[in-house]
Amino acid sequence: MASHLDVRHVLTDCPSVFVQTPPSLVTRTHSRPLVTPLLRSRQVHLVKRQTHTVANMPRLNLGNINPHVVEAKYAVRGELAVKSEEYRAKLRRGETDLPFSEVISANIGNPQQLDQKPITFFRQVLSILENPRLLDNEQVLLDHLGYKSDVLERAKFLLKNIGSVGAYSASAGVPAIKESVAKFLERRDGFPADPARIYLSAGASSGVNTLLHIICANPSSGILVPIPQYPLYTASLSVLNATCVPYYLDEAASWGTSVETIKEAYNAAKRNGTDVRAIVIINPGNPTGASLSEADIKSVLQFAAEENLVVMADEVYQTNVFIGKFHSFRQVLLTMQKENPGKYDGVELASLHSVSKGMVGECGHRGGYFDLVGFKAEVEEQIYKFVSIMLCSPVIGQCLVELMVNPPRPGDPSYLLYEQEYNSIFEGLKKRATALYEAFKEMEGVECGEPQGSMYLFPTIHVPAKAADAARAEGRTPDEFYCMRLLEATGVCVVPGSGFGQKEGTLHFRTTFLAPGTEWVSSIKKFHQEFMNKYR
Ligand SMILES: Cc1ncc(COP(=O)(O)O)c(C=O)c1O
Repeated sequence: MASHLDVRHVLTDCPSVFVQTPPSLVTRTHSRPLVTPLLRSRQVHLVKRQTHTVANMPRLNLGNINPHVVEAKYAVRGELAVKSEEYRAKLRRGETDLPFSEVISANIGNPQQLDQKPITFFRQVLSILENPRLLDNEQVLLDHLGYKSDVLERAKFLLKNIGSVGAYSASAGVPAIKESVAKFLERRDGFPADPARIYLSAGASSGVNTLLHIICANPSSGILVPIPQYPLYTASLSVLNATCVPYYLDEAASWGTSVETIKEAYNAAKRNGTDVRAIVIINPGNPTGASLSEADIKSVLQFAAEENLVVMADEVYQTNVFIGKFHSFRQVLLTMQKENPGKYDGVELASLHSVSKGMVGECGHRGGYFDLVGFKAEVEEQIYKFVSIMLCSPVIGQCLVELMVNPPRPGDPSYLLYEQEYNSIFEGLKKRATALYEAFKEMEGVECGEPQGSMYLFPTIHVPAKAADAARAEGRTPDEFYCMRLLEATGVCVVPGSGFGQKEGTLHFRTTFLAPGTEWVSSIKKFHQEFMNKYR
């Protein structure tokens, strides 16, 4: 007789078992008058089966997996992005009940998803690396497929050094590629670089992950992070259960970095017992696009030297600069060291770069590197061990790093096409950024600084009080509410400012300016006007 209760217990406690149970039996087990000896024996059988199923219930649930992963927030691929993918799937199935015919993923800097064309030289070399047999017919490549001789030479050079892209490389990357990166750093910064201090990574993300794993020792380890920021930093610190020490960028000063603000954040964290160990700088910024001046970089490095902080310079947007000039942290630090012998020798600097952004835009290939200055050998040994645990970064991505840092030069057979493609991507991005900026200028309650760089605009929005009330009723922040309505009405997916952090009382959203055409910009304008009218 107990079997009946057992079944109910099983059914109510374990929704997944409920789902698996045939509906006919579920009804009967809950319906006492219908219990017959035959049914009872089926119930006993069911209980046995269910008990067995309970024993084999998935071991993991939201309540018992790593809580730090559950806590981590990563808005650029959050609820809005998921919903936009559902809409995209609907449109692909030919469903016509949406008020738009295309989804525009303006939520993430994913250039080739938004029609940016890969640079021909890069892809021609990669094609040979993936299929070295193409070299059996060099003349066909040269005469009929438009490959130039430097493409073949570069592919041969890389093949000689990597063997096969299907093989693991050395843990920190192919030595010859690290040498190319070192030469690039020397050309860019005017100071020689040591290939042994360069680690090739699966995009900058895996470099950030490695460095934060090494730097953060326990929950009181603190990292200064700019706000607004690319949420890789806050999310990774959540996962590591370490402390994020936010410092705010100054919107009124074109999202400038103020060392005074950094000091205040640092001192407050120290007073609270946080062991602040490092500072992250995103230069040029995401989502702000702002580049730090040389003077600002100097003052950050000066502060880092005074307070013994590791500097993590995220420089993935170093070629996406429209206003100002990119100065690398490495170049500024090495100049300071040269001009002030001994004074800045203790500064530990990690600089990161990637094939994902700039005019390369090969984010799906997962290539990047970080370069270290001033780290102790014993710490580098642990970094090396950490990257070894993942074996190596994707070898084809490493090859793209080589191509990015060592592109065709003037006089090389592929140079003209390379230069033309590169410039046309740069100009296209600038043109679209400006068009979007002009549109924002005309929108009521929207304030936006001139596009400075990276791939984003981050306008402030002022929404009517009624919209804020409606957002509250939905359990959303007003910027989330605005972005959700925008997606539903236009198919344009942007990210609320809360996903990057913003000063209390301010609202923003971030959009990339990668999408081609201007129709989507007009649809944002139209939506905005209707939204304001509705909630005014
Ligand atoms: C500032 C910043 N850093 C790092 C990354 C990660 O880039 P990836 O891992 O593709 O190199 C991104 C990606 O958008 C970014 O914006």
